[in-house]
Amino acid sequence: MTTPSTPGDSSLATSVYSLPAKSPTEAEQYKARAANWRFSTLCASVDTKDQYGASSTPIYQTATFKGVDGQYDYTRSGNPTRGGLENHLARLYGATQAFALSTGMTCLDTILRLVKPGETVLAGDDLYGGTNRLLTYLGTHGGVNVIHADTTRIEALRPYLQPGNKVKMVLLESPTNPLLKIADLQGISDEVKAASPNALIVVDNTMMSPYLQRPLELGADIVYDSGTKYLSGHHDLMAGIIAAKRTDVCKDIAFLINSVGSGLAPFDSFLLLRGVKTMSLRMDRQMATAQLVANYLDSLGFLVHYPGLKSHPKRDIHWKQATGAGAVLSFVTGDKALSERIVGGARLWGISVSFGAVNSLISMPCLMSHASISAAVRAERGLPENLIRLCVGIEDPRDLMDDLEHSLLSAGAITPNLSYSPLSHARSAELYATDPEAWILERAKGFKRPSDHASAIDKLVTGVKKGLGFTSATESERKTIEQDIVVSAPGKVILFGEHAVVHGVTAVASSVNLRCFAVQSPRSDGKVGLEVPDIGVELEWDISKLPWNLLPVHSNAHRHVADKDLDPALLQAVEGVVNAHVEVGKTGIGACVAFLYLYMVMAGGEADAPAVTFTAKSNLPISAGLGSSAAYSTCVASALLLAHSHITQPEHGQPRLSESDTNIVDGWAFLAEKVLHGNPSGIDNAVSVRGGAVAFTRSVGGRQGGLNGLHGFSSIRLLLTNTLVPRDTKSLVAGVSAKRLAEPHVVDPILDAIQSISDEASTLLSGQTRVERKELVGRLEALITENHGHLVNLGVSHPSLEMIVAATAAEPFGLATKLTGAGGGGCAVTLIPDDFPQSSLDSLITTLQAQGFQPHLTSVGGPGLGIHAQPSSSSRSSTRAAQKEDAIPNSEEGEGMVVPKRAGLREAGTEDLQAWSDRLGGWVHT
Ligand SMILES: N[C@@H](CCSC[C@H](N)C(=O)O)C(=O)O
Repeated sequence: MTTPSTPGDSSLATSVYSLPAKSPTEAEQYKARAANWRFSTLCASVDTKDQYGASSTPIYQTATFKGVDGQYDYTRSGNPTRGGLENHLARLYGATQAFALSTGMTCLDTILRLVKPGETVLAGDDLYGGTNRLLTYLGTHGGVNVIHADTTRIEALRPYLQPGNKVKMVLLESPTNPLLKIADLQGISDEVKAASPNALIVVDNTMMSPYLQRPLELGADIVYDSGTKYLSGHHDLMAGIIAAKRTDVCKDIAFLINSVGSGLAPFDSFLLLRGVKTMSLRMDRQMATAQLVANYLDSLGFLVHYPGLKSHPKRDIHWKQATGAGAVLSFVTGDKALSERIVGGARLWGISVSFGAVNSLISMPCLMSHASISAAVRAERGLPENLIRLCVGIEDPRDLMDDLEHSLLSAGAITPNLSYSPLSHARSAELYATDPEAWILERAKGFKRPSDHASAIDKLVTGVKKGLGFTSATESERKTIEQDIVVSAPGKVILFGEHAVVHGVTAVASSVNLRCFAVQSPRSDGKVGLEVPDIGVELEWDISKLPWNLLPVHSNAHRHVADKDLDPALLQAVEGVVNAHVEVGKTGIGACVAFLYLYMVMAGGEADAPAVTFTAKSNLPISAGLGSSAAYSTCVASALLLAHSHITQPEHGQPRLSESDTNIVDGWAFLAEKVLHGNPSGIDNAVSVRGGAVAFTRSVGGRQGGLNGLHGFSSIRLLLTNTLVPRDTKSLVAGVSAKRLAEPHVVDPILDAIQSISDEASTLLSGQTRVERKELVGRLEALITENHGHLVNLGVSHPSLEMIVAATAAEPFGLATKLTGAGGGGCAVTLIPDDFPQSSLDSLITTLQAQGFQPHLTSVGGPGLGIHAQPSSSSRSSTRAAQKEDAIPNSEEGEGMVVPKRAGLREAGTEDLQAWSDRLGGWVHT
């Protein structure tokens, strides 16, 4: 058996495949020469010694070696090819000794064997999925205490460094995989060594490779790399490297590798040694392109994680300890389905795990490299499900950009910027040749994200900075509200123009007599609660634990006015908080995110956040196209605005809510709708807030939009029929956008035709014509039929909707029906003429019910947002102390002084909600 080589002399330690042995003086001479070489020279210059003078290291493809006194006896214990590789790597890592193993995970397994049961491993909370998996296994089966903490903040590690915690190992990644967060390697090493001198600092350096970062020079005891990545560079082998300085550690590692047999095979050692020679060359190219890609995505407003970006929150620390930003970056789109479309659309970028090879890769970590971390843990640690990771290779940057841009475009993540005049082909080629960074920024100008976000990362940095000076409100200072706030808002039916409205076409919509009702009640335990029992939401959160540090910065003077756009960083953080509740379904998650997002932004900071419970119930069918989410959004917006006194609490007898308050509520309800639907037109919230009927045109591409009330009609009856087929509004809307992008010649004429329909309907309903009522209804019927045909051509109908269209059109009914809302299921709307006999209506309802549908008779128009009037107009906010003084109990505690409106709402059945609201009385509407 070969004795492990002597640590401390790396050039001799394992490089003894030379037969016969050459003089140590020669090796020493090589070492002395190499001491002054730069990294790329070191990479390319392998200290090859061979009896025949082979200039590349031979493959010793043998299991055994003859004799008893030789350097080698058995390849598990040592092999000349592997030894040559290990020697070479020890120089590159600045290590006493380096070891080549079968994979990066084998390296971690070997290193973790240095930890004994009862000892602690302190690891990051953003880390490679495989690492998390092995640590979890060790924590569950190996008696090792595994703690995950935010390694980007030394102060987050301090509490664990007390001697009682027996920290044996601190395991770091920097940058982390996949969020590219930065840990201060030197700073952490110093603190850990001072507090727990026996603890080992271990760094997974795979994202950087020894070319860019050498943690052993920054206080680390052990560094390991997946050799599969940058070191080999071609994805044609699996390997892992461990490098260490301390001789006792090297000895233990060598012992374990020999005992277990995890050393790298000779052929793979040969391949890896060959790959390493070109590492710096490859990485220079990969990094240069990665920087261009990061700049491009950043200037389009995506939240991009890459330490090469000026806005990276820990850029200074990264550049103190590394000499490059690497070639892996990740970015957030805000929508998982959108990310899937982007990744699925890539052609040159391979959809694959791993990174560091010559070919560029694209992946979604949560579905791929990090899928072994449970969804709940991912959410808890703030790993966005929609995150896309890009691993840049050596291809021509222009081809990579063409492919990426095509994917983004066809997924609908960016749209052409029509006001941009592109550079000529020649000028673009010249710019690329002379100034690639300017070229990429110019290229980005040709596109924009559908919602024109400001640079998200800038806001993130500002938010984090703001958070640094933040002090939590204590329990006694926590604000709440004096008494219950009760609100209600209607759903809507789109009569004409759905889908087209997203593209700037006018839509005509009206409120319906189905509503969402909500009660917001005070609480005194420092929490905020949300109850939407219809969709299984019964949750509460500690106010102090919400991600306040990510709030976008607002001037306090304007906080009552809603932002135009969502803040991606805050949204992502709120999603992280909510996604931890895996028991809640998709609709419930959306309701929570919308509520918490508005709750946080409207408060503007923890100190102003009231402890309340918001309870909502609705008699609107969900996901049926009747604006249930807009009704909910309107209730959330108005209740929160009232809690902050951003709008005026109406008093009994007040005729209506003011126009300015109505507009403020509408702005916030629209923001909530953006959380729920990504890119809504705004018509649903406009109708829910204002009631009645409106013609609505969205501002698109610089064209001025607007909202006109339609007051020239009196009650036109409609039959709303719910197919009970649920559908996904977001993807239906995106589908039409994608169709328009792919086939503008087909879609644009349809949009023009729908515009004409809406124009005529608006005129009819505005009372600007002297058309007889019978003729008016007849013309509306014709428009309904025509509009439905266009929606069918846009591909948004559904067999269930066609059944309703057919049943209502059939004799003896002969009625006009169209789908309403997103289509794909949901509801159909049928116009019921004034003279349509009641017996026929009853018969139609029975027919539809027999087919499994749910018909509901309503009429066009009806009140919008309603706020339950209070007897006094005193301020709605008070501290908990003030609340006690006023002896106003929480209605939940049932102390008898406050009408238990929340309980009443919870107890009311869907059919009784309207009656419950009528009994309350005292409503003031918009
Ligand atoms: N199925 C594999 C996934 C490997 S991911 C490889 C790499 N470290 C990366 O980050 O892409 C597994 O479960 O380990």
